[in-house]
Amino acid sequence: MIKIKDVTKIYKVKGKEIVGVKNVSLTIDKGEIFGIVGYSGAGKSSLLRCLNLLEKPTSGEIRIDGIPITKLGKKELREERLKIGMIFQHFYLISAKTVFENIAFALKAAGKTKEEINEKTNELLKMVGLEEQKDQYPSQLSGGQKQRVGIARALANDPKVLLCDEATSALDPNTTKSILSLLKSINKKLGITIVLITHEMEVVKEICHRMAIMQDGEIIESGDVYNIFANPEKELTKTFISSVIQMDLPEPLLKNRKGTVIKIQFKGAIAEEAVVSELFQNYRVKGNILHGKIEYIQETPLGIFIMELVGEEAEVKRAISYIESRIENLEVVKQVA
Ligand SMILES: Nc1ncnc2c1ncn2[C@@H]1O[C@H](COP(=O)(O)OP(=O)(O)OP(=O)(O)O)[C@@H](O)[C@H]1O
Repeated sequence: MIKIKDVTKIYKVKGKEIVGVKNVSLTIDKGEIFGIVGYSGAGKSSLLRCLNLLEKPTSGEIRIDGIPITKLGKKELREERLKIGMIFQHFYLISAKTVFENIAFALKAAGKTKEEINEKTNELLKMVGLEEQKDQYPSQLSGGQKQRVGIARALANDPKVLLCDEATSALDPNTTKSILSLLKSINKKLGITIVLITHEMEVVKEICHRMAIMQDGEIIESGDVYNIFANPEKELTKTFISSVIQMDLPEPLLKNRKGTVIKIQFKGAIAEEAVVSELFQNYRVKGNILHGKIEYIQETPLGIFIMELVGEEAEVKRAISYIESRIENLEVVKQVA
């Protein structure tokens, strides 16, 4: 478990103070995939650098599995660092070494024997699907393959935590998917805790269990990914979500509507139930579906329907009460007088 308590990081540049991270408190559970999202300058990298022990917070404490990493001496810090793996947007492979040597290098640095290095490197090559490329050099690899080497190298010393710094930002959408699915399977297989920072909400939607949104060094919202997608509170969170899920109806479609326009959000299993067809069977209202979509946040459905109800006022009200009784998230987008 990673426990971040009241962490603040202030940089001093030419006598001026720049806030990187401001009073961040966060608990990341063992074995979960946690995403930290924010625009450039939000403080994601600063927080990650505090986690990987490259930066010391100005104040506050970080504990990994109970060990206060912010208080360790140089030697202990070196040992603790081996328990944290890291992958980067630009891979940082050694160009003069082969795929095998790039991975083996991390084991050599940790003082492993030749046999141990051979065995572990081959095991890692298999895990990331690069057995056939083991003798190739980084320049001969695609971006996705380079990141697979990066992942294998990060896992070489069996870390407890894997930190991912915009790990898929330099990759195309298909390659991104394959790297995310590799990270997901590694998390399942090894039970390793993964913390990733990204500006891409798609990444969080694909693989994270929980997430936090950062703005101006602070965490403005955090929680379960599904719940945040279903009920975002802050404007910035809504903006991030709208980059992957279209929740609202375009304004021109809302104009000139004669009926009552409602937006219904179905959560979980209910998304697949026939609430809408039951509505038309049981109430004397006509409905035009203006927009309908079911999104999957990992395996759980999140459905959004926007429709216009036309009928006698009292019957429309009864129909709306019925929907309210069946699902918790109903919004009347436009009520006609
Ligand atoms: N080494 C540094 N020295 C001075 N200021 C820094 C340093 N690193 C980060 N900052 C400042 O701290 C703030 C947070 O930056 P940070 O890089 O952590 O954000 P970020 O969300 O990771 O953005 P990006 O994705 O662009 O890296 C910014 O104002 C930045 O200029």
